[in-house]
Formats: sequence, structure tokens, C-alpha cells
Amino acid sequence: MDDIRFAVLGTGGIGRRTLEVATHRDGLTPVAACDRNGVAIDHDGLDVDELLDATEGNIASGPSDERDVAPDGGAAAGGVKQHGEQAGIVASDQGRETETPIDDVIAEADEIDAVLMALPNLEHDFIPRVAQRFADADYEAVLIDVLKRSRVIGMLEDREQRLVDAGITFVCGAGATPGLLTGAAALAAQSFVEIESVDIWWGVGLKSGYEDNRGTVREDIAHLDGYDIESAREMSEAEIEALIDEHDGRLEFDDMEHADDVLLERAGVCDAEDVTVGGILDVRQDEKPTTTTVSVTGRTFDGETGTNTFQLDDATSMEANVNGPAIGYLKAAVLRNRAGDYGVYGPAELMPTF
Ligand SMILES: NC(=O)c1ccc[n+]([C@@H]2O[C@H](COP(=O)([O-])OP(=O)(O)OC[C@H]3O[C@@H](n4cnc5c(N)ncnc54)[C@H](O)[C@@H]3O)[C@@H](O)[C@H]2O)c1
Repeated sequence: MDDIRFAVLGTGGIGRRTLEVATHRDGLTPVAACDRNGVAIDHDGLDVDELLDATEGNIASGPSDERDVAPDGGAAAGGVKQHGEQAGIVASDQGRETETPIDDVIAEADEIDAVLMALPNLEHDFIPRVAQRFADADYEAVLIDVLKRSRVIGMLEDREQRLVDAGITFVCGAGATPGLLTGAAALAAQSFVEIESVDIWWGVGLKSGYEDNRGTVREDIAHLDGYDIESAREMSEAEIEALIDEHDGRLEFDDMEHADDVLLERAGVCDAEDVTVGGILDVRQDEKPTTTTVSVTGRTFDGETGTNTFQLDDATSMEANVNGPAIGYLKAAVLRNRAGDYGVYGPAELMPTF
């Protein structure tokens, strides 16, 4: 495959690791990265090591704000919690401060083959609206996200014709769950002619990565009983710490709104209601508190009922299982885009490329 020039929107816990994982994969040149405060662009290729060193322990994290989403100057919805104007990419020699980081990347989009959106999703229409802005700028290449929420997929489908008209190939929910595990479920389903259930059960240990992954932890809290997207967005860091203390560092989630359900339905594998997603997050130990397992139960053509399972090795980190697939799906999407195949795809509809 020819060299792929790619950008990462959001250099938090996930986006930083996207850049790092990409250095281990062939044919990828990172040419742009941005966070809420700044942007770094170099069409000859960013110096990933320098950028990672500069942002180590210094992520411009927190919920998304709207300041460069609403060109009309629309106010941010709810309180915006920032970690200082100098946090994140502006601390890198390659970075510069900007009020319009995403627009600055869009302005260079003619020379970019793929854009990976590692942005927060606490305002769940944030990523669809960013996609729309690329389409409105007549970007003709690949967009990919690692979002989690089921409801966002419909928002992307609503914009599908606009994306096709622009010439965009969009892969949504292309991280771990949804993402790798959704794709694994679609493969595991092939033994059967009818699927009864898909159960996804994940385990993540984050002790050494907790500081880097506060954005993801905040979003996960929104899935707990008694919390929702709005309340999780408004929580202070101290409130999050207190909640984690109450649970001794271990949060268990049942029946999460994860887009694996609608993405498997899109791919024709089963009904969304037959899919359940849950898991355990432990922010005080690196070991996974439980083994990530996908169980697909179905009926075979000759009348047997069985369960195919797919497990991740406990040694593989969340960051490895999100970013490896995201890059694999990004590469697959570039091949599709170059073949003139545009539109919205989920991770159960195409095979990631290594
Ligand atoms: N599918 C999966 O398996 C999976 C797993 C983990 C995380 N995720 C998703 O990955 C996403 C990123 O998570 P994270 O932990 O890296 O979050 P984070 O908070 O650490 O990072 C978010 C980044 O986005 C930037 N950002 C916020 N608003 C912005 C704006 N208006 N313009 C430009 N940049 C902006 C921030 O500065 C930061 O760099 C989340 O949506 C999370 O749900 C998915």
C-alpha cells in the first residue's frame, strides 16, 4: 500500500497512543495532530517521539468543548473544564496555539488521506458534527472514529449521503468495543444460521495508564446506574476520584449503551437487542480484572446450538486493543476510498488490514 498521510484529532489517552502504535506499522506518516488548545502540522511527517515526550502527563483532557465546533461562536454546552491553556500539544516544539484546531486541520485536508478522530464523546453529536464539517469542506478521503455510544451511529447515518457526495469513506466505532470485538463477533457468527445472543464482557486494568485515560473513565462513568452523559460531563476531577474511592478503584458496568449492538444489526448478524455489553474497569491495578470475552450463541444449519468464544489475552492493554484495530480499519478504509467506495461502514462490515 502506498504511504498513507494521516491526522489525529485529539491527542489524549487514545490519540497519543494512535501516533505511537502507527510508528510500528508500515506505510503510515502522521502529518497532523490537534487537541483542544493547539495543532501540529508537518507534511513531511511529525516527530512523534518529541510530540509524545512533550505531552507526557500533560494532556489537554476533559469533556469536549464547542469553541471550534460552532463557527457562529455558539457557547459551550455546560461548564468547560480545561487543564490549563498550556496543556497538550502547545507544549511541543511542533505545536502552536490556536482557537480553531479542527478547522486548521481541515484547511490542510487536501494533503491528508485519513483522519482519525480520538475526540471525547460526552456531547454525543460532537463527532458527527466534526464529520459534517469535513464533508462541507469537500474533504475526499477517510474519516474514522473510536466512539462508543449506540445513538451516535444513527447521527452518522443521517449524514451518510452528504459524506458520500463529498467522497468520504467513514468507519465508525473502530476501536476495541465497539471495533475489534464487534468484528470478532461477526466472524464467530459465521458458524451459525441464526444468532440468539452476542455477549461482550471486557476487562481493563488502568493503574499505570489512569492519568492518561481520564477522558475514557469519565465517559464510562456515564454508563453507571444513576449517572448519564450530562452528569458525567459536569463531574469535577475530585468527584470522580471520590466515586472511584467508593468502589475501591473497581467499576463494574452492566448493559452498557455500546454501539456493538447497532453495528452488528447493520451488518445483518443479529438484532441490536440481542447484544449485551458489560465489563470491569480497575484503575488501581494494571492486571485486567476479568478476561475480555466475546460469546456468540447461535443455531447451526443442522440444528445444533453452540457458543463460539473469542478472548483477548490478558497481557494486551486497552490502548493496544483500541489503536491496533483503529489503524487496521483506517488502512482498509483507505483502500476502499481509493477504489471509489464511499459511505459509512461499521467494524463488522469490513476486515481491518494489518
Ligand atoms: N471504542 C473503544 O474501544 C474505546 C476505548 C477507549 C476510548 N474510546 C474513546 O476514545 C475517545 C478519546 O478518549 P480519550 O481517553 O483519549 O479522551 P481524552 O480526554 O484523554 O482526550 C481527548 C482529546 O480530545 C481533545 N479535544 C477535546 N475537545 C476538542 C476540540 N473541540 N477540538 C480539538 N480537540 C479537542 C482534547 O484536548 C484531548 O486531546 C473517547 O470518545 C472514548 O470514548 C473508545
